[in-house]
Amino acid sequence: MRHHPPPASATAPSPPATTFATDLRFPDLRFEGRGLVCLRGERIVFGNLGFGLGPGEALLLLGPNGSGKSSLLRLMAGLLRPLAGELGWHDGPVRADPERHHARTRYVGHTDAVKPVLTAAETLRFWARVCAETAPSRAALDAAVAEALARLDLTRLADVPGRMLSAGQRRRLNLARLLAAPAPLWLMDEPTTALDRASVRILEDLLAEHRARGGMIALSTHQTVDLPGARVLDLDAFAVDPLDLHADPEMRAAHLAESPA
Ligand SMILES: Nc1ncnc2c1ncn2[C@@H]1O[C@H](COP(=O)(O)OP(=O)(O)OP(=O)(O)O)[C@@H](O)[C@H]1O
Repeated sequence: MRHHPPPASATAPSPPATTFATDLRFPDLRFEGRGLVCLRGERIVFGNLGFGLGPGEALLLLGPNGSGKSSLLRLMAGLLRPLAGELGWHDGPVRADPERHHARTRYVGHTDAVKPVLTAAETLRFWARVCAETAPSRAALDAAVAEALARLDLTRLADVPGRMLSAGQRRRLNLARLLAAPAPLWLMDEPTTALDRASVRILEDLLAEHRARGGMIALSTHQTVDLPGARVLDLDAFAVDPLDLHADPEMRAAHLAESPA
């Protein structure tokens, strides 16, 4: 298997500044993966997987339980390392600048990033401050938090601590984080979990607005989520037969190098 680093572009735009403006537009970015191989435990979950995402594009990750949707999202988020292959932006591989990658991505996983002792407003304030490239003013923070709470119908819960929120309310707060701390690439692992139907519609509106601003989305789901024009990536198509693994000397060598002695 051959691995190609994503091409660098001479006209690459600079990374987006984190901003609280509601008329935010993301610059033209491109994120892609090539020849990706994922090892979990001692099992190759998928191999030779590639994808590309440009401004306004969405990738719908489908496949049965255990096919590797969460693993791929964790690879994309930089929480797992691929056994082989490369993830990169138009202006260079992820591994060359992990900080730039983290500034451009927001990951919504199975566990909600909600601290039990912080109120809903404090949680959003925390994320907005942590993710901002330059210290925002108090007024800008207040405005961003208020707007994010309102969009996810959480205003009346602003002063309620995380430990007292229901599963669906916690999930909505986790999604509000994407508005309070904007970034171009949303990586979402079954984001509709615990959401009622009205909240799923709000989520779909947010996805559409993010794409209209030039944002990118990779989303896994077992439910129906309205993502018009999204490309489907069926993880089942990249399952690796152990016989193929041992027929590929490069993958076999990488596998053996990672396997416990
Ligand atoms: N922490 C881990 N250590 C070892 N193996 C793991 C770990 N997490 C997941 N796996 C394995 O990786 C494979 C892919 O799991 P993953 O969670 O990515 O699948 P999925 O498609 O997201 O599944 P689901 O639809 O059930 O959420 C499975 O075989 C699983 O057993």
